[in-house]
Amino acid sequence: MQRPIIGIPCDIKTVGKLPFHAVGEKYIKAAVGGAGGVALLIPALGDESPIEDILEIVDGILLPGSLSNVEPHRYGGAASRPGTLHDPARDATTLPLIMQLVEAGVPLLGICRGFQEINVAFGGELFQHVQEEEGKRDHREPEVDDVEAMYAPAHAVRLTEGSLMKRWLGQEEVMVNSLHQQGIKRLAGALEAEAVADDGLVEAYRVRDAKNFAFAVQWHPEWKYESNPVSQAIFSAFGDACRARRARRDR
Ligand SMILES: N[C@@H](CCC(=O)NCCCC(=O)O)C(=O)O
Repeated sequence: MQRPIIGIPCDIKTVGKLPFHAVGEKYIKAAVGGAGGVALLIPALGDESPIEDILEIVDGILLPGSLSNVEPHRYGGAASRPGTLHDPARDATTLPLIMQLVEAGVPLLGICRGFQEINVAFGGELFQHVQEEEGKRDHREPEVDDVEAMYAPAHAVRLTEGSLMKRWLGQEEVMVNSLHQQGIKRLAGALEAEAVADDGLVEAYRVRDAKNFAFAVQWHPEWKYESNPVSQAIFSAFGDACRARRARRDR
């Protein structure tokens, strides 16, 4: 059987004076090495994105993290503070894509910004600065130059009863890294929490009653996925779902 095709939506990055469509290398490597797929980068064309054609081609979609924030008007939030990085082309590409791919039963894995996007696509709301909310910890990365320290395990998350993660791992809690300041303010009704931080912030969820694998995490399992059993469980479950779809398409 041929490897499943895993679509990864791009960010818009300015290089020199021109826009480029880009995805961080660690997401591509995890889609290939962790999930066993062929990575296909999906440009952020917004309204011009051929969603139905994309869904015909792919066996799964990985929504990667990004420094940019989902624009608050997408979830009824107050305007962002001056200087906040946005990527309206990515929002306009991923938010409609998410609803259609879940409806079509295409496997979905969301990471960090991708996790936040799925919640917004399903009608949930985000905090813009989690660390300023009463009782919440600071979920941002440490201010250091060393990337190893930035992506190092930062706090525990408790796995919920009946969660996929508890079934995969047989554990009550796991340690995760933490590099975000947006976060789940209100989890959309169609989503079921899988893991929760000690301050109550939802850190992983699945789409309840989804036709296929539809799961997302606030942390970065793609970072050194090959040496992290939690990451391996996530990418292996996602890869299995993508392979099953590939096998059905090949029949
Ligand atoms: N901007 C959002 C999302 C954070 C996020 O996805 N960070 C990724 C950082 C770069 C990377 O590792 O790809 C927020 O701040 O919550």
